[in-house]
Amino acid sequence: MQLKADNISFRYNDKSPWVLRNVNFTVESADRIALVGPSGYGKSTLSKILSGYLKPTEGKVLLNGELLPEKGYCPVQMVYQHPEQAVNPRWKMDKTLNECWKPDQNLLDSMGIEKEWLKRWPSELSGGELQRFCIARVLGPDTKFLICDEISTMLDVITQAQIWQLVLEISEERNIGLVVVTHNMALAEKVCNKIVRLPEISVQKPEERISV
Ligand SMILES: Nc1ncnc2c1ncn2[C@@H]1O[C@H](COP(=O)(O)OP(=O)(O)OP(=O)(O)O)[C@@H](O)[C@H]1O
Repeated sequence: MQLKADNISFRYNDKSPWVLRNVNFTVESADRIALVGPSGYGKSTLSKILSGYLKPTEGKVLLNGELLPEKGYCPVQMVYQHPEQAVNPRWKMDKTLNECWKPDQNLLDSMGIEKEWLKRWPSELSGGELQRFCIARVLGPDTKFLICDEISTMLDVITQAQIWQLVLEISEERNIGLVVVTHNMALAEKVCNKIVRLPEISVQKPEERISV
């Protein structure tokens, strides 16, 4: 499968500066692409556009040549940097986990999710435990691409290594294409087979970033 950012431009409103200008970028199922670039260049914004959370101001996101579905399960899923901000604090973990689809016990075991955690509130889990839920819940059978926006930045090195091993194993087994947003070049080189620098896929000139 192919996920394509087709000439995407984006601004948060018509008075704010362009965050992304004419971005062209293609991900194939076998790709594990690191998306790197200076702070503020729009990596998180592009991640949200690729996974359908934001609509591009201009251009389109195409999945095998078609627009992302407006309804139902989106085959492009995103995992955020801060898992505690990505879950409903009023839901216990079993409800969060099963909101869109029902992960089976095999997946929970391979993600290292303990049965007892399902009965807890998000505030009763560590960042690493919570991030395991956030990853498991986006691995529905229809997930074809996974956009990981700094998913391990807040975790200790052992948890980081465990989480990346799981993500890589599952994405390889299920032929899920990966986009990995990171500032960590060592991680990018270890986890990814291609590095894309955001300034190089956008035609925006530096002066356009600071003026309207
Ligand atoms: N909701 C928003 N409303 C208005 N502007 C925003 C919003 N979110 C982000 N921005 C602006 O868009 C620009 C790009 O932000 P974004 O978070 O996509 O960059 P980034 O490359 O991911 O940065 P970092 O590496 O620091 O996480 C920044 O100038 C930011 O201030």
